[in-house]
Amino acid sequence: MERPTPTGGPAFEPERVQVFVVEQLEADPESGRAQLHYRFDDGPRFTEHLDFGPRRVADPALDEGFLAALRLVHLVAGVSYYKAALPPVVEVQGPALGPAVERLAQAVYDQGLRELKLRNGLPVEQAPVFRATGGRSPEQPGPTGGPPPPPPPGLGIPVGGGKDSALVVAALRESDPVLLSVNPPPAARRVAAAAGLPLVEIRRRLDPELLVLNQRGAWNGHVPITAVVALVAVAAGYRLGYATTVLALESSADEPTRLVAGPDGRVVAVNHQWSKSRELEPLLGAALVETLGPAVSVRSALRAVPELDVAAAFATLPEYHRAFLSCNRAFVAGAEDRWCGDCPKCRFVFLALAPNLPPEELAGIFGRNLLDDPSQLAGFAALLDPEDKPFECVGTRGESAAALAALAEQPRWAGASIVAQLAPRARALAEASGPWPWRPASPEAVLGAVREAVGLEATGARRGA
Ligand SMILES: CC(=O)N[C@H]1[C@@H](OP(=O)(O)OP(=O)(O)OC[C@H]2O[C@@H](n3ccc(=O)[nH]c3=O)[C@H](O)[C@@H]2O)O[C@H](CO)[C@@H](O)[C@@H]1O[C@H](C)C(=O)N[C@@H](C)C(=O)N[C@@H](CCC(=O)O)C(=O)O
Ligand SMILES: Nc1ncnc2c1ncn2[C@@H]1O[C@H](COP(=O)(O)OP(=O)(O)OP(=O)(O)O)[C@@H](O)[C@H]1O
Repeated sequence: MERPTPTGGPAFEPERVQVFVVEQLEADPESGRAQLHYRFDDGPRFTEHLDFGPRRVADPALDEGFLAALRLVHLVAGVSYYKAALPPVVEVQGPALGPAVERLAQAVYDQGLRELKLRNGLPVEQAPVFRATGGRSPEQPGPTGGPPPPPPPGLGIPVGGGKDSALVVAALRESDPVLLSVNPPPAARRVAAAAGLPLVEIRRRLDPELLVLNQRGAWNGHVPITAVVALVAVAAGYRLGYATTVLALESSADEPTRLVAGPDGRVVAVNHQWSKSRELEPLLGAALVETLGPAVSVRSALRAVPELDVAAAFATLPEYHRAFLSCNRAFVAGAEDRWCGDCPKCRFVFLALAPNLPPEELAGIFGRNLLDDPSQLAGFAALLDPEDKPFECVGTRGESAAALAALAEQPRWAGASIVAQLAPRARALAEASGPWPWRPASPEAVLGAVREAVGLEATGARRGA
């Protein structure tokens, strides 16, 4: 008997699917449009559309690299559709994958989906086997040898609209970076405008069939989206004229959201932010070298900077304060362009900025003082709790604790109800796991660290627009 579904259609039974097929890639370097085709062995088929817009660098010699980068996008972006059934085999129609590309794909399709598997009650470790249908890889050096010609040196900064990429933009704006955004939210446009730089808008459209399948019983949950965005930005570099993609990935992304027991008693980390973590970085780097050569890279500009230092530096850039928006609920299709004021991301960003700004100013940005709202106690407490840390892009538990403990020492914040209630617990946790006592790095040091991370001299970092 068929399972009923919310749409009334036939149920989709993920367990019946055995193979996910990464089919052909259609791409037109002239227009910048690409179609990424996929299917399950018994259907349905999916097509994801990408539109990079017009070229800024009209050099046909770069098309080869653009297409090679798009093949990586095709492979990694397939994770959105693969996740609907999580079958044991991924068949790639085309040449054998290089070893580094295969390692990247395996990690993305396994580690990148651990949150989804945990939250759906599935075994968290489950890497599919990748098999290619055959032929020589276009990326394997042929008789003429060598990787495709790289784009010109230069920096491309993907802008999500949050404080992290806004800080990176502020630190690097004098170096003439290209700012780009995938399906830009209004906040990304505002951040670019605050920096006085144009924003290149790249369009990505998921196959609507995926949403239908979700209604019919497909597995659904978080996907390693930053890995997809990073590779789209690498491909865009061949059209926009930069070889270095600069992401705003911070050290707190390395803290697992949960530690769970694996089948053999091992501890397995499940990290909502896995595709922003130091674990993915070398896998991505090696796959880029193997496919595109050593001149093309992705850098994590905030890796050496703790979230509280990111926030302290961002607090000194008022021209971005009415531009940025880090609330992920605002980025869901059809949502309002504002801080919802009641989600883990709003709470963490408010908390991280609070030691550096007066309550009235922060309440002006967020619409209200979240730390003086007793109904948010459980939400703030969860930021400190290893069993309850939200599956969201929030700082480490130690950072949340240090921020709360620091606020208790500031007369302007000490009386706020959440601070008063959580400060003793927070102080104990901060003292035990640090950073405590917390002393923010100077904004100049943070902006300098960003510049150094992308190979520029730290000195001369200019702040603001
Ligand atoms: C905006 C957001 O947070 N969306 C997450 C949410 O999805 P929801 O159903 O509420 O709305 P949509 O984002 O419109 O997604 C509709 C469906 O499409 C699937 N999907 C979306 C994008 C994609 O690239 N592939 C997809 O398959 C999605 O699963 C929905 O079924 O909940 C979803 C389930 O947990 C999340 O997958 C959605 O997250 C988006 C992929 C997203 O862009 N999220 C970023 C804001 C985000 O979480 N960034 C991370 C970065 C860490 C990382 O790279 O993993 C962060 O801020 O922590
Ligand atoms: N739609 C997008 N287009 C381009 N880049 C994006 C997009 N969404 C996220 N990114 C980039 O992916 C990386 C991780 O995103 P993340 O949400 O952590 O950062 P953010 O938006 O800069 O800041 P915050 O953490 O405050 O929201 C960042 O470098 C961000 O700029």
